[in-house]
Amino acid sequence: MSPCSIETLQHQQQRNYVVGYALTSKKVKSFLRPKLEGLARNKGISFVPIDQNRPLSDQGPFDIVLHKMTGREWRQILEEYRQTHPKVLVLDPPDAIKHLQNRQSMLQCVADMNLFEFYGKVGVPRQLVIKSDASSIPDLVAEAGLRLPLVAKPLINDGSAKSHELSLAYDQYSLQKLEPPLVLQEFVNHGGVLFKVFIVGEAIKVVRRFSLPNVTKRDLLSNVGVYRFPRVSRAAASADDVDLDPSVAELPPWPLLERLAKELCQRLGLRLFNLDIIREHGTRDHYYIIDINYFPGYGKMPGYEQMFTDFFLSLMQQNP
Ligand SMILES: O=P(O)(O)O[C@@H]1[C@@H](OP(=O)(O)O)[C@H](OP(=O)(O)O)[C@H](O)[C@H](OP(=O)(O)O)[C@H]1OP(=O)(O)O
Ligand SMILES: Nc1ncnc2c1ncn2[C@@H]1O[C@H](COP(=O)(O)OP(=O)(O)O)[C@@H](O)[C@H]1O
Ligand SMILES: [Mg+2]
Ligand SMILES: [Mg+2]
Repeated sequence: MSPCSIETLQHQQQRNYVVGYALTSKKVKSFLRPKLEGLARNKGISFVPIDQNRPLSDQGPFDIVLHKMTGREWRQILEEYRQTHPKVLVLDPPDAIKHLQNRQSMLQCVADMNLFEFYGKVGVPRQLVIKSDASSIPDLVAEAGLRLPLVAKPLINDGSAKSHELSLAYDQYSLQKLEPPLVLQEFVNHGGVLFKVFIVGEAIKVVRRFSLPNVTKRDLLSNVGVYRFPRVSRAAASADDVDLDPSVAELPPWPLLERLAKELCQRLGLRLFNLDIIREHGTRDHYYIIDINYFPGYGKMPGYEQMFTDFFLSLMQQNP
Protein backbone atom coordinates (compact mmCIF):
# COMPACT_ATOMS: atom_id res chain seq x y z
CA MET A 1 0.00 0.00 0.00
CA SER A 2 1.37 3.41 -0.88
CA PRO A 3 1.97 5.98 1.90
CA CYS A 4 -0.74 8.04 0.29
CA SER A 5 -3.42 5.35 0.61
CA ILE A 6 -2.34 4.59 4.21
CA GLU A 7 -2.87 8.25 4.95
CA THR A 8 -6.33 8.19 3.35
CA LEU A 9 -7.23 5.10 5.36
CA GLN A 10 -6.10 6.69 8.63
CA HIS A 11 -7.98 9.82 7.74
CA GLN A 12 -11.14 7.79 7.08
CA GLN A 13 -10.76 5.89 10.33
CA GLN A 14 -10.37 9.04 12.39
CA ARG A 15 -12.92 11.16 10.67
CA ASN A 16 -16.29 11.67 12.32
CA TYR A 17 -19.23 12.52 10.14
CA VAL A 18 -22.01 14.86 11.10
CA VAL A 19 -25.55 14.57 9.79
CA GLY A 20 -27.51 17.75 10.48
CA TYR A 21 -31.24 17.20 10.48
CA ALA A 22 -34.28 19.42 10.06
CA LEU A 23 -37.24 17.16 10.73
CA THR A 24 -40.60 17.50 12.44
CA SER A 25 -40.75 16.24 16.02
CA LYS A 26 -42.99 13.41 14.77
CA LYS A 27 -40.33 12.38 12.29
CA VAL A 28 -37.54 12.61 14.85
CA LYS A 29 -39.53 10.29 17.10
CA SER A 30 -40.26 7.72 14.40
CA PHE A 31 -36.92 7.84 12.56
CA LEU A 32 -34.10 8.90 14.87
CA ARG A 33 -34.54 6.00 17.21
CA PRO A 34 -31.81 4.83 19.61
CA LYS A 35 -30.96 1.78 17.47
CA LEU A 36 -30.20 3.96 14.44
CA GLU A 37 -28.20 6.42 16.53
CA GLY A 38 -26.27 3.54 18.12
CA LEU A 39 -25.42 1.78 14.85
CA ALA A 40 -24.39 5.07 13.27
CA ARG A 41 -22.31 6.14 16.28
CA ASN A 42 -20.30 2.90 16.02
CA LYS A 43 -19.37 3.97 12.50
CA GLY A 44 -18.43 7.50 13.54
CA ILE A 45 -21.66 9.16 12.42
CA SER A 46 -23.50 11.57 14.67
CA PHE A 47 -26.81 13.36 14.25
CA VAL A 48 -27.12 17.03 15.17
CA PRO A 49 -30.41 18.98 15.12
CA ILE A 50 -30.58 22.07 12.92
CA ASP A 51 -32.00 25.19 14.54
CA GLN A 52 -34.21 26.73 11.86
CA ASN A 53 -34.16 30.09 13.64
CA ARG A 54 -30.39 30.48 13.18
CA PRO A 55 -28.41 30.87 9.95
CA LEU A 56 -27.48 27.44 8.62
CA SER A 57 -23.90 28.44 7.88
CA ASP A 58 -23.35 29.32 11.57
CA GLN A 59 -24.19 25.73 12.47
CA GLY A 60 -22.34 22.51 11.90
CA PRO A 61 -20.06 21.94 10.12
CA PHE A 62 -22.18 19.26 8.51
CA ASP A 63 -21.26 16.55 6.04
CA ILE A 64 -24.87 15.76 5.25
CA VAL A 65 -28.08 17.70 5.74
CA LEU A 66 -31.15 15.52 6.11
CA HIS A 67 -34.46 17.32 5.92
CA LYS A 68 -38.17 17.10 5.37
CA MET A 69 -39.63 20.54 5.75
CA THR A 70 -41.88 22.34 3.32
CA GLY A 71 -42.26 26.04 2.52
CA ARG A 72 -40.63 28.43 0.09
CA GLU A 73 -38.49 30.12 2.73
CA TRP A 74 -36.84 26.85 3.82
CA ARG A 75 -36.30 25.86 0.19
CA GLN A 76 -34.50 29.15 -0.45
CA ILE A 77 -32.35 28.78 2.66
CA LEU A 78 -31.31 25.30 1.57
CA GLU A 79 -30.66 26.25 -2.04
CA GLU A 80 -28.44 29.11 -0.92
CA TYR A 81 -26.63 26.83 1.52
CA ARG A 82 -26.03 24.29 -1.26
CA GLN A 83 -24.43 26.97 -3.41
CA THR A 84 -22.18 28.27 -0.65
CA HIS A 85 -21.36 24.81 0.80
CA PRO A 86 -20.90 22.57 -2.24
CA LYS A 87 -19.17 19.87 -0.17
CA VAL A 88 -22.21 19.33 2.04
CA LEU A 89 -24.64 16.76 0.69
CA VAL A 90 -28.20 18.01 1.06
CA LEU A 91 -30.59 15.05 1.09
CA ASP A 92 -32.42 15.72 -1.06
CA PRO A 93 -32.31 18.87 -3.25
CA PRO A 94 -35.35 21.01 -2.41
CA ASP A 95 -36.30 21.59 -6.04
CA ALA A 96 -36.43 17.86 -6.68
CA ILE A 97 -38.64 17.35 -3.64
CA LYS A 98 -40.96 20.09 -4.84
CA HIS A 99 -41.75 17.94 -7.84
CA LEU A 100 -43.53 15.48 -5.53
CA GLN A 101 -45.63 18.19 -3.94
CA ASN A 102 -48.03 18.17 -6.83
CA ARG A 103 -49.85 14.95 -7.64
CA GLN A 104 -49.71 15.69 -11.37
CA SER A 105 -45.96 16.38 -11.69
CA MET A 106 -45.27 13.55 -9.21
CA LEU A 107 -46.31 10.86 -11.67
CA GLN A 108 -45.12 12.59 -14.82
CA CYS A 109 -41.75 10.80 -14.86
CA VAL A 110 -43.43 7.43 -14.53
CA ALA A 111 -45.58 8.25 -17.52
CA ASP A 112 -42.42 9.29 -19.43
CA MET A 113 -40.46 6.20 -18.50
CA ASN A 114 -41.62 3.74 -21.07
CA LEU A 115 -41.16 0.65 -18.98
CA PHE A 116 -43.56 -1.39 -21.03
CA GLU A 117 -42.91 -5.11 -21.19
CA PHE A 118 -39.91 -5.18 -18.86
CA TYR A 119 -40.94 -7.95 -16.45
CA GLY A 120 -44.40 -6.37 -16.59
CA LYS A 121 -46.18 -3.21 -17.66
CA VAL A 122 -45.82 -0.23 -15.40
CA GLY A 123 -47.95 2.84 -15.81
CA VAL A 124 -50.04 5.45 -14.11
CA PRO A 125 -53.85 5.22 -13.85
CA ARG A 126 -55.58 7.50 -16.33
CA GLN A 127 -56.12 10.84 -14.67
CA LEU A 128 -57.43 14.33 -15.17
CA VAL A 129 -56.41 17.52 -13.42
CA ILE A 130 -59.18 19.89 -12.37
CA LYS A 131 -57.86 23.30 -11.43
CA SER A 132 -61.16 25.08 -10.70
CA ASP A 133 -64.90 25.14 -11.39
CA ALA A 134 -66.40 22.01 -9.87
CA SER A 135 -69.58 22.35 -11.96
CA SER A 136 -67.62 21.52 -15.13
CA ILE A 137 -66.22 18.22 -13.77
CA PRO A 138 -68.95 15.84 -15.06
CA ASP A 139 -68.52 17.14 -18.62
CA LEU A 140 -64.73 17.11 -18.46
CA VAL A 141 -64.74 13.53 -17.18
CA ALA A 142 -67.10 12.46 -19.94
CA GLU A 143 -64.97 14.21 -22.59
CA ALA A 144 -61.82 12.55 -21.31
CA GLY A 145 -63.59 9.19 -21.29
CA LEU A 146 -62.54 8.38 -17.71
CA ARG A 147 -64.21 5.32 -16.24
CA LEU A 148 -65.97 5.41 -12.87
CA PRO A 149 -65.32 5.00 -10.01
CA LEU A 150 -62.74 7.75 -9.65
CA VAL A 151 -60.35 8.53 -6.83
CA ALA A 152 -60.29 12.26 -6.10
CA LYS A 153 -56.97 13.46 -4.68
CA PRO A 154 -56.03 17.01 -3.69
CA LEU A 155 -53.62 18.32 -6.33
CA ILE A 156 -51.27 19.77 -3.73
CA ASN A 157 -49.43 17.16 -1.71
CA ASP A 158 -47.70 19.25 0.94
CA GLY A 159 -47.94 16.88 3.89
CA SER A 160 -50.92 18.69 5.41
CA ALA A 161 -53.84 16.61 6.69
CA LYS A 162 -55.96 18.10 3.90
CA SER A 163 -53.59 16.87 1.20
CA HIS A 164 -54.36 13.30 2.34
CA GLU A 165 -58.16 13.74 2.25
CA LEU A 166 -59.12 11.45 -0.61
CA SER A 167 -62.55 10.36 -1.83
CA LEU A 168 -64.07 7.77 -4.09
CA ALA A 169 -66.68 9.03 -6.54
CA TYR A 170 -69.21 6.50 -7.84
CA ASP A 171 -71.27 8.60 -10.21
CA GLN A 172 -70.67 11.40 -12.62
CA TYR A 173 -73.24 13.85 -11.28
CA SER A 174 -71.83 13.84 -7.74
CA LEU A 175 -68.41 14.88 -9.04
CA GLN A 176 -69.67 18.47 -8.81
CA LYS A 177 -69.48 18.20 -5.05
CA LEU A 178 -65.70 17.88 -5.14
CA GLU A 179 -63.40 20.76 -4.30
CA PRO A 180 -60.74 21.57 -6.90
CA PRO A 181 -57.82 21.81 -7.36
CA LEU A 182 -57.61 18.05 -7.59
CA VAL A 183 -56.56 15.03 -9.59
CA LEU A 184 -59.26 12.57 -10.65
CA GLN A 185 -57.75 9.15 -11.13
CA GLU A 186 -59.38 5.97 -12.37
CA PHE A 187 -59.78 3.48 -9.56
CA VAL A 188 -57.91 0.29 -10.40
CA ASN A 189 -59.09 -2.92 -8.71
CA HIS A 190 -56.07 -4.55 -7.06
CA GLY A 191 -57.36 -7.06 -4.53
CA GLY A 192 -57.06 -4.78 -1.51
CA VAL A 193 -53.28 -4.99 -1.17
CA LEU A 194 -50.63 -2.55 -2.29
CA PHE A 195 -46.85 -2.68 -2.39
CA LYS A 196 -44.79 0.01 -0.70
CA VAL A 197 -41.37 0.15 -2.26
CA PHE A 198 -38.92 1.98 0.00
CA ILE A 199 -35.78 3.38 -1.57
CA VAL A 200 -32.69 4.48 0.35
CA GLY A 201 -30.03 5.39 -2.16
CA GLU A 202 -29.35 2.17 -4.02
CA ALA A 203 -31.12 -0.08 -1.51
CA ILE A 204 -34.71 -1.22 -1.92
CA LYS A 205 -37.20 -2.83 0.41
CA VAL A 206 -40.76 -3.80 -0.42
CA VAL A 207 -43.64 -4.44 1.99
CA ARG A 208 -47.32 -5.22 1.55
CA ARG A 209 -49.97 -2.94 2.99
CA PHE A 210 -53.75 -3.14 3.09
CA SER A 211 -55.54 -0.96 0.61
CA LEU A 212 -59.05 -0.29 -0.69
CA PRO A 213 -61.04 -3.41 -1.67
CA ASN A 214 -62.11 -4.07 -5.25
CA VAL A 215 -65.19 -2.24 -6.50
CA THR A 216 -67.52 -4.63 -8.29
CA LYS A 217 -69.95 -3.79 -11.10
CA ARG A 218 -72.73 -4.32 -8.61
CA ASP A 219 -71.12 -1.84 -6.15
CA LEU A 220 -71.00 0.65 -8.94
CA LEU A 221 -74.68 0.20 -9.80
CA SER A 222 -75.87 0.32 -6.21
CA ASN A 223 -73.79 3.28 -5.00
CA VAL A 224 -74.07 6.95 -5.76
CA GLY A 225 -72.17 9.88 -4.30
CA VAL A 226 -68.69 10.80 -3.21
CA TYR A 227 -67.23 9.09 -0.15
CA ARG A 228 -64.24 10.19 1.86
CA PHE A 229 -62.07 7.23 2.77
CA PRO A 230 -59.53 6.89 5.58
CA ARG A 231 -55.76 6.42 5.14
CA VAL A 232 -56.06 2.67 4.72
CA SER A 233 -52.50 1.95 3.66
CA ARG A 234 -50.76 3.90 6.37
CA ALA A 235 -51.71 1.50 9.17
CA ALA A 236 -48.68 0.20 11.01
CA ALA A 237 -50.09 -3.36 10.73
CA SER A 238 -48.63 -4.59 7.49
CA ALA A 239 -50.32 -7.11 5.24
CA ASP A 240 -47.13 -9.18 5.20
CA ASP A 241 -48.11 -11.61 7.94
CA VAL A 242 -51.64 -12.33 6.79
CA ASP A 243 -53.00 -15.21 4.73
CA LEU A 244 -53.68 -13.69 1.36
CA ASP A 245 -54.69 -15.00 -2.02
CA PRO A 246 -51.25 -15.81 -3.53
CA SER A 247 -52.12 -14.05 -6.78
CA VAL A 248 -52.74 -10.85 -4.81
CA ALA A 249 -49.87 -11.28 -2.38
CA GLU A 250 -47.10 -12.09 -4.87
CA LEU A 251 -44.53 -9.31 -4.77
CA PRO A 252 -43.62 -7.55 -8.02
CA PRO A 253 -40.55 -9.13 -9.67
CA TRP A 254 -37.28 -7.92 -8.16
CA PRO A 255 -35.64 -6.92 -11.48
CA LEU A 256 -38.64 -4.71 -12.21
CA LEU A 257 -38.35 -3.00 -8.82
CA GLU A 258 -34.60 -2.53 -9.28
CA ARG A 259 -35.08 -0.97 -12.67
CA LEU A 260 -37.90 1.25 -11.44
CA ALA A 261 -35.95 2.44 -8.41
CA LYS A 262 -32.86 3.21 -10.47
CA GLU A 263 -34.72 5.06 -13.21
CA LEU A 264 -36.82 7.05 -10.78
CA CYS A 265 -33.82 7.99 -8.61
CA GLN A 266 -32.21 9.44 -11.71
CA ARG A 267 -35.26 11.10 -13.17
CA LEU A 268 -36.49 12.56 -9.90
CA GLY A 269 -33.03 13.42 -8.57
CA LEU A 270 -33.98 11.90 -5.22
CA ARG A 271 -32.44 9.22 -3.00
CA LEU A 272 -35.01 8.96 -0.22
CA PHE A 273 -38.55 8.11 -1.25
CA ASN A 274 -41.13 5.38 -1.56
CA LEU A 275 -43.57 4.27 -4.24
CA ASP A 276 -47.12 2.98 -3.80
CA ILE A 277 -47.60 0.31 -6.44
CA ILE A 278 -50.71 -1.74 -7.19
CA ARG A 279 -51.19 -4.72 -9.51
CA GLU A 280 -54.41 -4.76 -11.48
CA HIS A 281 -56.62 -7.54 -10.17
CA GLY A 282 -56.85 -10.51 -12.50
CA THR A 283 -53.55 -9.72 -14.23
CA ARG A 284 -50.11 -11.12 -13.48
CA ASP A 285 -48.07 -8.15 -14.51
CA HIS A 286 -50.02 -4.92 -14.99
CA TYR A 287 -48.67 -2.50 -12.43
CA TYR A 288 -49.65 1.07 -11.61
CA ILE A 289 -47.73 3.59 -9.57
CA ILE A 290 -50.27 5.67 -7.70
CA ASP A 291 -48.19 7.70 -5.23
CA ILE A 292 -44.58 8.74 -4.58
CA ASN A 293 -43.61 10.06 -1.14
CA TYR A 294 -40.50 11.95 -0.15
CA PHE A 295 -38.73 10.73 3.03
CA PRO A 296 -41.68 8.52 4.02
CA GLY A 297 -42.28 6.54 7.18
CA TYR A 298 -39.02 4.57 7.14
CA GLY A 299 -39.43 3.87 10.86
CA LYS A 300 -42.08 1.29 9.96
CA MET A 301 -39.72 -0.49 7.60
CA PRO A 302 -38.03 -3.52 9.19
CA GLY A 303 -34.24 -3.12 9.26
CA TYR A 304 -34.22 0.56 8.29
CA GLU A 305 -31.55 1.34 10.90
CA GLN A 306 -28.93 -0.85 9.20
CA MET A 307 -30.03 0.28 5.77
CA PHE A 308 -29.52 3.95 6.66
CA THR A 309 -26.22 3.34 8.40
CA ASP A 310 -24.94 1.55 5.28
CA PHE A 311 -26.30 4.36 3.13
CA PHE A 312 -24.49 7.06 5.12
CA LEU A 313 -21.30 4.98 5.06
CA SER A 314 -21.48 4.64 1.30
CA LEU A 315 -21.93 8.40 0.96
CA MET A 316 -18.85 8.95 3.10
CA GLN A 317 -16.79 6.61 1.00
CA GLN A 318 -17.77 8.67 -2.02
CA ASN A 319 -16.80 11.87 -0.19
CA PRO A 320 -13.96 10.94 2.20
O1 LIG B 1 -45.99 9.26 9.40
P1 LIG B 1 -45.68 7.99 8.70
O2 LIG B 1 -44.56 7.26 9.32
O3 LIG B 1 -46.91 7.14 8.51
O4 LIG B 1 -45.16 8.37 7.23
C1 LIG B 1 -46.01 8.98 6.27
C2 LIG B 1 -46.05 8.11 5.01
O5 LIG B 1 -46.53 6.86 5.35
P2 LIG B 1 -45.83 5.52 4.77
O6 LIG B 1 -44.38 5.71 4.66
O7 LIG B 1 -46.45 5.31 3.45
O8 LIG B 1 -46.24 4.50 5.77
C3 LIG B 1 -46.99 8.77 4.01
O9 LIG B 1 -47.15 7.95 2.86
P3 LIG B 1 -48.58 7.95 2.09
O10 LIG B 1 -48.73 9.32 1.46
O11 LIG B 1 -49.63 7.69 3.16
O12 LIG B 1 -48.52 6.87 1.06
C4 LIG B 1 -46.39 10.11 3.60
O13 LIG B 1 -45.10 9.94 3.06
C5 LIG B 1 -46.32 11.00 4.84
O14 LIG B 1 -45.68 12.21 4.51
P4 LIG B 1 -46.49 13.48 4.00
O15 LIG B 1 -47.64 13.63 4.98
O16 LIG B 1 -47.01 13.14 2.63
O17 LIG B 1 -45.51 14.56 4.03
C6 LIG B 1 -45.48 10.34 5.94
O18 LIG B 1 -45.61 11.18 7.11
P5 LIG B 1 -44.38 11.90 7.85
O19 LIG B 1 -43.91 10.92 8.86
O20 LIG B 1 -43.32 12.22 6.86
O21 LIG B 1 -44.99 13.11 8.46
N1 LIG C 1 -55.95 4.78 -8.66
C1 LIG C 1 -56.18 4.08 -7.56
N2 LIG C 1 -56.79 2.87 -7.63
C2 LIG C 1 -57.04 2.16 -6.51
N3 LIG C 1 -56.75 2.58 -5.26
C3 LIG C 1 -56.16 3.77 -5.12
C4 LIG C 1 -55.84 4.58 -6.26
N4 LIG C 1 -55.25 5.71 -5.81
C5 LIG C 1 -55.20 5.62 -4.47
N5 LIG C 1 -55.75 4.45 -4.03
C6 LIG C 1 -55.88 4.03 -2.63
O1 LIG C 1 -55.89 5.22 -1.85
C7 LIG C 1 -54.77 5.27 -0.96
C8 LIG C 1 -54.23 6.68 -0.84
O2 LIG C 1 -53.88 7.18 -2.12
P1 LIG C 1 -52.45 7.84 -2.40
O3 LIG C 1 -52.44 8.33 -3.79
O4 LIG C 1 -51.41 6.87 -2.02
O5 LIG C 1 -52.48 9.11 -1.44
P2 LIG C 1 -51.65 9.44 -0.10
O6 LIG C 1 -50.56 10.36 -0.55
O7 LIG C 1 -52.61 10.18 0.79
O8 LIG C 1 -51.16 8.17 0.46
C9 LIG C 1 -53.77 4.29 -1.56
O9 LIG C 1 -52.89 3.81 -0.58
C10 LIG C 1 -54.69 3.22 -2.12
O10 LIG C 1 -55.18 2.41 -1.06
MG1 LIG D 1 -49.87 6.77 -0.57
MG1 LIG E 1 -48.52 10.12 -0.47
